[in-house]
Amino acid sequence: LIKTVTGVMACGFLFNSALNAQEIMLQPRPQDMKVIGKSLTLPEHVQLIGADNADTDAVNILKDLFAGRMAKKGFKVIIGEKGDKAVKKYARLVPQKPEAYYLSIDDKKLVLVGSDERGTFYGMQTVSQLLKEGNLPQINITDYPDVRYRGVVEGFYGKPWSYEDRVSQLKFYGTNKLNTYIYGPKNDPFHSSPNWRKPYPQEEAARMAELVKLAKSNKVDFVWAIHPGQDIRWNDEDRELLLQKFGQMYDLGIRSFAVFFDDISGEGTDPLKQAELLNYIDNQFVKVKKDVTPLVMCPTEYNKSWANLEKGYLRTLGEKLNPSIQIMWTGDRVVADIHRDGMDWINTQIKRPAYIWWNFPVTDYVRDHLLMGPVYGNDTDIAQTMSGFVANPMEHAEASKVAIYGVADYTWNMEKYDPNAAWQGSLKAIMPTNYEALRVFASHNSDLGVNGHKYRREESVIIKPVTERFLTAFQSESAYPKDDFTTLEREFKSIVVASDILLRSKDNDLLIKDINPWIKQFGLLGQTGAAVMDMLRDLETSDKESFKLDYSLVKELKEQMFELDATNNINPWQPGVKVGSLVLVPFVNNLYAQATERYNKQFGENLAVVYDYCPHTLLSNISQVKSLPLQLKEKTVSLSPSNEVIKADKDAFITIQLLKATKLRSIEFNAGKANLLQWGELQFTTDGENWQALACEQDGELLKATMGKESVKAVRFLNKSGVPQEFYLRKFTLGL
Ligand SMILES: OCC1=N[C@H]2[C@@H](O1)O[C@H](CO)[C@@H](O)[C@@H]2O
Repeated sequence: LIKTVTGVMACGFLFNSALNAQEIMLQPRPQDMKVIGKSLTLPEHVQLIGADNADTDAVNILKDLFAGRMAKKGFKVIIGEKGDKAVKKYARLVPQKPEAYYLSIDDKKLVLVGSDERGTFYGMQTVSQLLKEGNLPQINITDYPDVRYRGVVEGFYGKPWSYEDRVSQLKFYGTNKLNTYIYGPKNDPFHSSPNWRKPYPQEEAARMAELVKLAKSNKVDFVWAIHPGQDIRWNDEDRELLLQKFGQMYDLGIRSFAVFFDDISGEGTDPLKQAELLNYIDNQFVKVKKDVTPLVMCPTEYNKSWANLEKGYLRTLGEKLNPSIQIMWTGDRVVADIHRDGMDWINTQIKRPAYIWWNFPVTDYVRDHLLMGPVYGNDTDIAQTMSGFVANPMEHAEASKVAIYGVADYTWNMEKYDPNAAWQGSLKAIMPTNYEALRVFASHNSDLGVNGHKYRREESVIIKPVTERFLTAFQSESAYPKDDFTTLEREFKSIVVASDILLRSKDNDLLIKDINPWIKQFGLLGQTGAAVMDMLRDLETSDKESFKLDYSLVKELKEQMFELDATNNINPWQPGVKVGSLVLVPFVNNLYAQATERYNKQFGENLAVVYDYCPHTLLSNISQVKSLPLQLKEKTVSLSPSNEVIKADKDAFITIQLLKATKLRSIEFNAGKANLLQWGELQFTTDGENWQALACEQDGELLKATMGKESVKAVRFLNKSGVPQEFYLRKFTLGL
């Protein structure tokens, strides 16, 4: 932001006192910026030079910025790409890199030279930000991106983004200098098996063509991805069908293509066949069309924890794939931050710089959570080790902009990336008026809870030490620090206020509509916390009646939260609406329980203490499964399903063990395979020792056990085949 300070009239310009460079916050942060004088008011008359040869999209922005000020004579605005006559004498100042630009503003002229059209466009985005405060700083900027391909891969499971979502996203990428959008929503039937072979219906094709045009005017490569691996046959027919589909997408305006082989099993995983197909596409389509960008592929072994070096899958791709083909990589695990050693390892395997597919802020494996915290954890000295870096976002498009904004800053100027500055900037960009309320909300909605990938984020960072200190003091019966009490009470009240402001905000209707249940849940959490603090105050003053009142209020609020969680965001994976799950919810629950126990002891009463945790246990010897959370609902306990292919060795098992033996209403298991009972078995035990097979009926891929009258202590699924098996974890639910 440009801070305007008191101005001084001089020589026709209003001069502001000189700004220093760090007061000018630009997104993304430029490589090199120098303030060379006092800020200027906007000139009355602007004389455009070079506009007819310069990048059209950049000139259009320029004309908007200086609307009504165009004149034959006046403040000179000289614009163009290296090689244009108008900017000839400045061309040597532009870095010899793609998408670079040189921008200079003094009291006589503004000069903007791009190393290419995108460079000019990006320089104009910078001018647009500089003008935000209504005046022109005198400044020299030399700028270029660190990472070649930067942006987003819409590659998640779940509800694909809407047309409106994508329109808003593509404009956001233009503003934030992101140049890549990879279209690959897992649940689009024409992207994945089996209908990847079919053309889009007319209406959808037309919408896609509109998005491609919008992408182009925002300097974004719209990369259309195909996901054929689950059912592709390695024959000429399927190969031609795939090329035909690419041809149809080309006719819609697509000039960038990707082939994803992730999350598949069977024949499609053969690296030699994959390489042959990709080289064929490269030679017969990409190289022939001439205006198509390098082909991108996502390997089946897309992270280091899945790499099978003996089989040599990655080495085969590295050796066989044409050098221009980009190979995507999610890091050391499916969901992981990107580090130097991991980059060196994969680049050696694939004999080229990996193209990072960063699985953040995607939540298709923790769908009850929102990830709105800062982008952090990736090394900042690895720009040269990667050809691209795209983020896989949440199905919540607007909410994902917090992270996407951070990725834009990180990939443009990696060395100087500051996670917190980017995070604050993103909140202001997304909600300019009510950004403070959004900051409160986002600061407590950034961790994903227990999950199968064991990936965690910080959350409630400022208040966390206060909650720990306070709880320790309270438990040790010593008087808790009064200022901590005040800090906590204020935090809960600010949460209630933030929730109310967000629910009524007009800053960003798409966002508020999309995350509405989480905002409401957040408000209830704030009220609950404030009421628990009141319970403590009642204990202090031995005010029995008030305590009972506040206790009932907390009980009522917790029931409202439970009900909101049970009736919103229903889905077969991670249903519900979780907020503040890392620090605030456990803190409020603990404090509520401790205060109630203290009250019962003090007054000889026995008010019920309700705990919200799940008392049952998951046991498994499958690494991809053992960290999955159990989900406790009103009448069921379920294992959180996962999207990936589960690799189960012989004697692999998955067990749900109940707190105590219980008569069960139902047992359901779905592994996405119809032939499940040929190699696996559902069993139960009443004593935790002796297992018996469960009689099951099979409905497609779903197993339903016929229930006996015994009380069950645990239920397990076992691989009895004596050989490794591959399956999906679609459902494992016990009806209590
Ligand atoms: O190719 C990389 C990859 N494919 C899968 C996998 O990562 O996990 C992501 C997070 O669950 C999921 O969204 C994505 O579709």
